[in-house]
Amino acid sequence: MAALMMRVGPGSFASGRVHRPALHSFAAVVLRSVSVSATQSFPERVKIVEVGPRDGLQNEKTIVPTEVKIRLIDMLSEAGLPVIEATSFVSPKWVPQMADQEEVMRGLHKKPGVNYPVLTPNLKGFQAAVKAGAKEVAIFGAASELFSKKNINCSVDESLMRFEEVMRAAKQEGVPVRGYVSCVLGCPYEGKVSPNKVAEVAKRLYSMGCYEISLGDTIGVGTPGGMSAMLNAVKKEVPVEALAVHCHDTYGQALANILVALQNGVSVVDSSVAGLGGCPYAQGASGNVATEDVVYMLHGLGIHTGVDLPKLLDAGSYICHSLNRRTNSKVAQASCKL
Ligand SMILES: CC(C)(COP(=O)([O-])OP(=O)([O-])OC[C@H]1O[C@@H](n2cnc3c(N)ncnc32)[C@H](O)[C@@H]1OP(=O)([O-])[O-])[C@@H](O)C(=O)NCCC(=O)NCCSC(=O)C[C@@](C)(O)CC(=O)[O-]
Repeated sequence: MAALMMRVGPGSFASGRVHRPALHSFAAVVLRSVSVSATQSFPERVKIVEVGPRDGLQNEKTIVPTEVKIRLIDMLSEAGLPVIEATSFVSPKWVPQMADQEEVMRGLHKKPGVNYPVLTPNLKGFQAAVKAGAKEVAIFGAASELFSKKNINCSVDESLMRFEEVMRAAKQEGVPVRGYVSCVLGCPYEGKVSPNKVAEVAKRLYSMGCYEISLGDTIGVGTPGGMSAMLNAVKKEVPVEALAVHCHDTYGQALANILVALQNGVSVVDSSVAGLGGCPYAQGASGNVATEDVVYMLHGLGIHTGVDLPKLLDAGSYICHSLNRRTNSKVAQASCKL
C-alpha cells in the first residue's frame, strides 16, 4: 500500500477524503502496471450483466417508486452496461417490489444495443413480459430442492417442466432465454450443494435452449476452491462460453470467486450497482457483488467491459440517495460516492 500511496502523492490522502478524480488517476496508474502479466489467463473482454434493478431492488423493504427504477436503468445504460436485468414478471403476492413490472418496461428508454431481460418463472410471466415489450427473458431454477420450493413453490423437476413451456413459447416468439441456477455453492436450507447437482441442472437448462447459464452463489457462502470445483463439474456439461457467474458478497468472497471464474474461462459476470440486493427467499443473503468493484478489478486487469466507471458511480450514488442507504461498493466508498 505504501508503494501505491507514493505513486499518487500524499496530497490526495492528506485531507482524509479521496476525491474521485484522484482515485481514478490512482487506479489507472497503479493497475496498468499489473495488467500486462495478469491478463494472460483472463478473457480480453467481459460482459457484465447488471442485475441491480431486479435482484437489487426486489429485496428492498419499502416500495421503490417506479420512476426511480426507470431513472436507475437509464443511468446504467448511459454508463455503458450492455445488459440490464430490468424487472421480473413474478407474482406480486410473492415479490411486491416487482409489481410495477409493466410500467418499468414501458417507461425505460431503450438504448440501442442494450438488452433488458426480465425474469419469468412460468408461462404466465412469459406472456405478460412479451406483452410489456420484453425482448429477452430469464428462467430461474436451483440446484437445491428446498430452495426451489421456497423460491418458486415447486420441486426442481417441476420447475424444469414449467421452464420447458416457457422455452417452447420463447422459441415461437424468437425470444432468447437465459437460465439461472441458484445455490450453486450452498443453500440456506440444505447447506452443502453437490457440484454434480449444479452441473445436472445447468445441463438441463442448456439442453432445453438457454443461450447462457448463470451460476448463482445465492447466499454468498462460496470460496474460490468451491467455485473452481463447481465450475469444473459444470464445464463438463455446458461449454464455458455459455456460463456466467452471479456472486453475492455475504462473506466478502465475491471478487475472489469471480477472479477464479475468469481464470476458468468464464467471461460473463453478473453484478449489482452499489452492491444492492439479496433474495427474499434466501435469508441472510446480502447484496450482489457491486458492479463498481467488478469494473474496477476488470479494468485494472486490462479487461475490456465497455463500462464508464464515473458514470456507473453516479448511478450508484443516485440509487443510494434515493433509498437513503450507504453503498456496499468499496470503490464508491473510496471515491466518496456515498
Ligand atoms: C413462481 C410463482 C408465481 C409460483 O407461485 P404459486 O403460488 O405456486 O403459483 P400458482 O400458479 O399457484 O398461482 C398463484 C397465484 O399467482 C399468480 N401467478 C402465477 N404466476 C404468476 C406470474 N408469473 N406473474 C404474476 N402472477 C402470477 C396466479 O395467477 C395466481 O393468482 P391468484 O389466482 O391467487 O390471484 C411464485 O412462487 C413466484 O412468483 N415466485 C417469485 C420468486 C422470486 O421472484 N424470487 C426472487 C428471484 S430468484 C433470485 O433472486 C435468484 C437469482 C435469480 O437472482 C439467482 C441467485 O442469486 O441465485
